Amino acid sequence: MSLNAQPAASLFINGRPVEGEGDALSVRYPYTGEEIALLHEASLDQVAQACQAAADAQPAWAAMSPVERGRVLTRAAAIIRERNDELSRLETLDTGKPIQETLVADWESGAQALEFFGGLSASITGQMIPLGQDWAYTRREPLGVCAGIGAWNYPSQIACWKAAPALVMGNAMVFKPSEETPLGALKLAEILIEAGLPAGVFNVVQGRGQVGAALTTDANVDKVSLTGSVPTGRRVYAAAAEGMRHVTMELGGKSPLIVFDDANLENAVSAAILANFYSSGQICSNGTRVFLQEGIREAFLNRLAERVRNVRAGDPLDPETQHGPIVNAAQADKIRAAIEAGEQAGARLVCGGPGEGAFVPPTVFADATDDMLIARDEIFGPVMTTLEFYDEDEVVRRANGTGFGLAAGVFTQDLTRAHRVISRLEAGTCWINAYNLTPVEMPFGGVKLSGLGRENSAAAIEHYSQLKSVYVGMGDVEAPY
Ligand SMILES: NC(=O)C1=CN([C@@H]2O[C@H](COP(=O)(O)OP(=O)(O)OC[C@H]3O[C@@H](n4cnc5c(N)ncnc54)[C@H](O)[C@@H]3O)[C@@H](O)[C@H]2O)C=CC1
Ligand SMILES: NCCCC(=O)O
Repeated sequence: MSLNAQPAASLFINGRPVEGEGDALSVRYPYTGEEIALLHEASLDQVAQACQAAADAQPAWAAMSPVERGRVLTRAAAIIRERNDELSRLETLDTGKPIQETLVADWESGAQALEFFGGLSASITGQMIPLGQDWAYTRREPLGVCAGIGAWNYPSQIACWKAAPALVMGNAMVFKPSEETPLGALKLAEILIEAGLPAGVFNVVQGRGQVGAALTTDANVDKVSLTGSVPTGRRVYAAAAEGMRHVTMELGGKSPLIVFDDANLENAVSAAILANFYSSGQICSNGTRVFLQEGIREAFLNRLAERVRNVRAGDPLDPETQHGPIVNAAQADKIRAAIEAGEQAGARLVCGGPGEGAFVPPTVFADATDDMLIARDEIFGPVMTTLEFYDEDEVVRRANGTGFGLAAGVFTQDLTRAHRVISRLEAGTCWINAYNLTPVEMPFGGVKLSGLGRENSAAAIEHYSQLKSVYVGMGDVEAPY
């Protein structure tokens, strides 16, 4: 079967495909290393052209009624669902993630964002503030042009999570996908046009960091929304600050998953698997520090190892495959270095290990301590570090002992304790007796170094709009002289 995934052109500017004038960008299928498309980065002139096209198109889009804007988004969601099989295959080729995942978690999640914000559109209103005879009101207005910059783990979901709230508020967007996974965003641009989006409202440029940097500081850009690592987040936030641009920062994490003695063992093990090995561990919110209370620890590790041994790794296009390759060789090497560091530091390898080629198997460490690299650094691969604990105060202190604050989970049958512990954890997105579920209805995002702002839910609207206050005088104006 041909793996050719060459798009019509590398960029999408002002409603049409445009070839990039910058360096070549080879897109490879992570499973075989085969080139599936050859793209070209945007030149800096083309970045500016895309931002200008967005700035030109934005006022007319913002002037349309909210119900009309919402309709475009809901149509786009329907088109995505009609083409889910074909789009999911492309997502698997781009990322290497198993087709059984991409069929349900990637474009489908993107469609839900378009559907949610499309439906919300007509009910977004301001406030009326009575002031006696006079009164005031507020208007929620678009920011203008939003730049979206994506990571490679959920390329199409990230594009939709950023585009949907931005567009529904009457903004235009220029999106730069990760250079590792550039294909899905181009499909989203085509689908939005087909759904009735005016040309120029959603544009795609391709490229590495310097293209993202040019986008961040373009004079037409009013907001930058980044999904990426903390070091990139620091750079983008600082660059955006120079022009007082708004930001949303969806960054990395090293999140705690706390399992108390009274937890349902099978559910806690299932959640730990979802929290560490889905998408071969390449998920920002992963609960990679699994704190096990002493009474459940042994049983948990035994059951986990038993279940992990049954994982089916292999060809991501095979519907039976549960565990796919890592996105590229450099990332696989980084993960292997972390595994080696864990072993050298004296942690016990319960299962898994470095693997071979593109594959790193689900790997579990026990007997780790908080100061080990595997317990401190984001590995962004299928590596779970388990840590023993004895009581609640101790585990809360240790769970919070990190600069990150993206997510956290608690497993216990004592719901009073569950809510008490969650209220003390420094994390933006939390789960009780569940993990890594990110429904569009629930705000998603981090605190501390893990980021600023929220995606999904009505909360995202605040991050893609600004408030105008209008005072209305109803009587004569009195002046002192
Ligand atoms: N909180 C969240 O929602 C999520 C966070 N992530 C985080 O993303 C990271 C993995 O993704 P990567 O693609 O490796 O991240 P990365 O930080 O290397 O790159 C992210 C994006 O930023 C761009 N970029 C790099 N330098 C730039 C600059 N100076 N200015 C503007 N753009 C620049 C890249 O080209 C890419 O599109 C992990 O840390 C992960 O936790 C991933 C998914 C979700
Ligand atoms: N559905 C997972 C969202 C977080 C991430 O993109 O890593």
